[in-house]
Amino acid sequence: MTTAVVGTAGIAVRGLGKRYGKSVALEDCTFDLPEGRVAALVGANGAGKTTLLTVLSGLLRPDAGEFALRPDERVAFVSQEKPVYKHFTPKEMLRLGARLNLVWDQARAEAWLKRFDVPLDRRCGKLSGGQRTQVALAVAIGSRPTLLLLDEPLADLDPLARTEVTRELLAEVADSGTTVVLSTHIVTELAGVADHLLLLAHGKLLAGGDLDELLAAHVMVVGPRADEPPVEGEVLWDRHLDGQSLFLVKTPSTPAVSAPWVVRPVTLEDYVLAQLSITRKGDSA
Ligand SMILES: Nc1ncnc2c1ncn2[C@@H]1O[C@H](COP(=O)(O)OP(=O)(O)OP(=O)(O)O)[C@@H](O)[C@H]1O
Repeated sequence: MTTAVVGTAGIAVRGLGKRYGKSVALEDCTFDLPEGRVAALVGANGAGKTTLLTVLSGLLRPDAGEFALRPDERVAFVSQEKPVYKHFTPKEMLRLGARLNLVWDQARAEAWLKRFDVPLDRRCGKLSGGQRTQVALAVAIGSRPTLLLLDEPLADLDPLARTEVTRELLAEVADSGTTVVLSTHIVTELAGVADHLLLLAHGKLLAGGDLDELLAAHVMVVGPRADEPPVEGEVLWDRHLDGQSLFLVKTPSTPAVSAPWVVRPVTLEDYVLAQLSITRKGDSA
């Protein structure tokens, strides 16, 4: 096993694997993530998202494969537990961030906390779960990372905060060219934010790549109850409900259908839900 650190634009991951005893958490994971992209890392519970992020953060050694980062990469990782010292106030957490990081942008970190109305002088142990998440994000943002790894950052945020956090993250990327990998179960809020998808199932990368290209290669075909859709292409998933059938079809171009059949573009949510339901059935796409 080697963890290569060589000159590259973005992240190059090759054959990455990690086991916990006999349990395989990550297997033969290979992908490239270009610099400055926002990647949504999705998959069912136990798919290996946290393991992948922890390996990429350098905190966990893979036992197979390798990954390459830029030589000057500054990696910030906000883990699922959003670790903040409960006896520290947000202001003290930022002071700690300033001491622990070679590069530190106090104004940026403070602006994040103010933006989300986090009380600066209340101990973190007395903040809400969502406010603690904002403190952890502010420390990460303050370190001006070139690679930002976020493990379910949206999970304990209210719906408005989720939208604002994703919007702010996007602004952050636009400003600084940071590459972001963000694991989440809340795919609806990633539309217009993520431009790359990494979809894990049982530790393996089931689908990955540019989101627009991936979605454009599929269509949703809707019509009356039928065993097959009236189009060419590979049917990846189907659902039949109340006399109506829905098919996710992989096809290089938008097929023409006659009424009452309809072809519509595939959304990120359609695609992810279909893939998750395929993997839950134990099939492979
Ligand atoms: N410390 C550990 N010891 C043993 N098995 C582990 C350990 N950490 C994770 N696993 C197992 O590895 C697999 C991947 O776990 P991981 O936490 O990476 O999944 P995840 O996709 O992040 O899940 P979730 O969406 O539930 O957070 C699971 O089967 C899990 O039970």
